Amino acid sequence: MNPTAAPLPYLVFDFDSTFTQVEGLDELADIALQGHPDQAAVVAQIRALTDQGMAGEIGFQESLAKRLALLGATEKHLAPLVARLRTKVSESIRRNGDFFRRFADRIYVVSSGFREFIEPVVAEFGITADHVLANTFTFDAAGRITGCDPQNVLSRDGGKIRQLVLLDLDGPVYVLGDGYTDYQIREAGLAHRFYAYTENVARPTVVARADEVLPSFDEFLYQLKLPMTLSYPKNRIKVLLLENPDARAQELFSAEGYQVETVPGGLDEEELIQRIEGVSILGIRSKTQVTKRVLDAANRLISIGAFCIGTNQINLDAAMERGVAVFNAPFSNTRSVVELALGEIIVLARLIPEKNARMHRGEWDKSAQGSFEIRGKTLGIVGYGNIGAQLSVVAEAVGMKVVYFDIAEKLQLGNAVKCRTLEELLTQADVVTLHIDGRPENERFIGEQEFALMKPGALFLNNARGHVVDVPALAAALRSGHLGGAAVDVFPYEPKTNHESFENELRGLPNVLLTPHIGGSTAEAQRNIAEFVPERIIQYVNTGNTQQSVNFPNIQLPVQQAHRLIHIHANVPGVLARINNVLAAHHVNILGQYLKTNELIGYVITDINQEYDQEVIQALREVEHTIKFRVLY
Ligand SMILES: NC(=O)C1=CN([C@@H]2O[C@H](COP(=O)(O)OP(=O)(O)OC[C@H]3O[C@@H](n4cnc5c(N)ncnc54)[C@H](O)[C@@H]3O)[C@@H](O)[C@H]2O)C=CC1
Ligand SMILES: O=C(O)CCC(=O)C(=O)O
Repeated sequence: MNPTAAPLPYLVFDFDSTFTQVEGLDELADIALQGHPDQAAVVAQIRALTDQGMAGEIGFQESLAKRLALLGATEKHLAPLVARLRTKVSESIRRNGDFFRRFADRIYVVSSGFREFIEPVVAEFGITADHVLANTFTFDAAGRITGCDPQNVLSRDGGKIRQLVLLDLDGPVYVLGDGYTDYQIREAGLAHRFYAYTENVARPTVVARADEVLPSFDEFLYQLKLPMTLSYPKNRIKVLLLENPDARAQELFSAEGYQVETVPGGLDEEELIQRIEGVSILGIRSKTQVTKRVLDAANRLISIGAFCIGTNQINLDAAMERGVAVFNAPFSNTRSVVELALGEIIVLARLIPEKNARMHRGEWDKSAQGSFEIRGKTLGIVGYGNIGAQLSVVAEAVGMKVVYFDIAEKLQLGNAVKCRTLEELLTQADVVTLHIDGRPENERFIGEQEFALMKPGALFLNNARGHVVDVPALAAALRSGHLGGAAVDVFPYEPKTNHESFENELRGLPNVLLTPHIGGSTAEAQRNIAEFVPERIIQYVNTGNTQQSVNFPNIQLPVQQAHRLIHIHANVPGVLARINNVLAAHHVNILGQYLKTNELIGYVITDINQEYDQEVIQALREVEHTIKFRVLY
């Protein structure tokens, strides 16, 4: 803060569930009642009383007296309690510890909790005993906690109000707390603003009365333009998750402090355009199309997570040109697709789709006609990438011969034999399975001609992408009996939600196994994806690391005790020089600099070791060809 500016208002902090994530008395009960047969029940009773008191449902004094009676704590429980509370300081307060130490003379902790545990915890933040106003315990001769000092104004109803009157602070007072009694200070006219502090608990009755709601202390510092550790409060980062990724994704983003909104199904272009404004991170699966128009409407987007392998649904170049880094999960569901494909081959070879349907209609048809073992048969894998190659190994393990075709040179696994042309593969395989990616050039990659080349009675699988197959041609090849069966998991058009019906000409055809794009839909795969993608994105947001981004130059950055400036620009000559000229003109010393480019963009990370002022930041934003610029810390 500028020393000549007006002094900081007095900040009055609550302690329990504000300064720390927990309630001190609840924790004390947990410690004191360890080994007690009714520990869980008594702790639950104490927590319920705390909540009732905090929400203003029962008087504070009543709540306190009842809790102390249940507690059974002694003096010796206080040291472990302090040790525990030191580990439970609210994340954003811990993060901004320097702020507290710097402005300790303007900060008071006013709490209905107890000095015995508050004082040592806040002392680490530079807050001295005379700025802690709290209750004190009373003890009996054996050291048992018997109650609290009745002379202390904070032990009574309306105690915080009386305490503020006694404090008689000269200047504006801002109160930050999670409880009703904190709000009452403002109601009584003893504070100019009340901030409901919701980082740990949000009480509707308190939030409803607040001047502002603070999901973190960063938000308070940001609003008041005070010095802060982060450049931007994490609670302002909005995440929009579509298409039901595993709940773990939401959990990880929320734990990081982001605001997360979920939409169960996919959204079409118009709907997404309506929703994308203000969103910093978009999470999708295979259905949602992220087009240029969507990206144009995305005024705050910094990253897209594809909670799947395929990224053909995202206009990757348009995202790159707008400085939006895209991440996917390239291996998390590979095995699930492989297992499905193997199962499908066996199921089709035994005519199970038909036999199963007939059994459900009450028809018993025990016959070996048209059924065969897969052992010794030739599997033709088109697209020998991660899935194709793994399927190759598994198929050989069950006795199949494997041939494959890929446009790229690939490591041949096991005894698999490479085909020089697609034709070579199609004419010799008993089963053809597609594992190519969904790039636009692969549109209708397999059609009438390719089906005609396949052996009579051959089986066909598509677990890759719907648009790579000419579906009417596939239906015709099945109807004519040229193909013996097909398993299809992906379709050119797929319903947006589970409430939309599935329309496709493959419906009702014999020996055709249709699945609703569930190749990667296993508990294991979804959980892996829901960890992999958020981890990449969070790392990108926090450090600028772009490793494994599918559209950004990949840079793995060293951990550096520095301020980090992240600059994304169009890849034209001279931008790096301009950035460095700005830094030199402002006498900013560079600790480290990392640059990587691709055909469209340049990505420069500059670590500097000193406080920067807003002029430098503005000048860097104005460097010609800048796409996005952000400061990390
Ligand atoms: N059904 C489902 O739920 C799932 C579907 N997928 C789809 O499977 C595809 C394959 O996944 P991965 O093996 O992980 O991808 P990958 O990128 O590792 O492999 C794709 C391979 O196909 C090759 N390829 C591309 N076009 C080709 C062409 N025209 N002819 C021959 N080879 C061609 C590439 O060179 C590459 O080796 C994904 O792109 C995705 O679309 C992936 C996971 C789940
Ligand atoms: O599970 C999904 O939504 C999509 C799976 C898929 O097709 C992929 O991973 O590419």
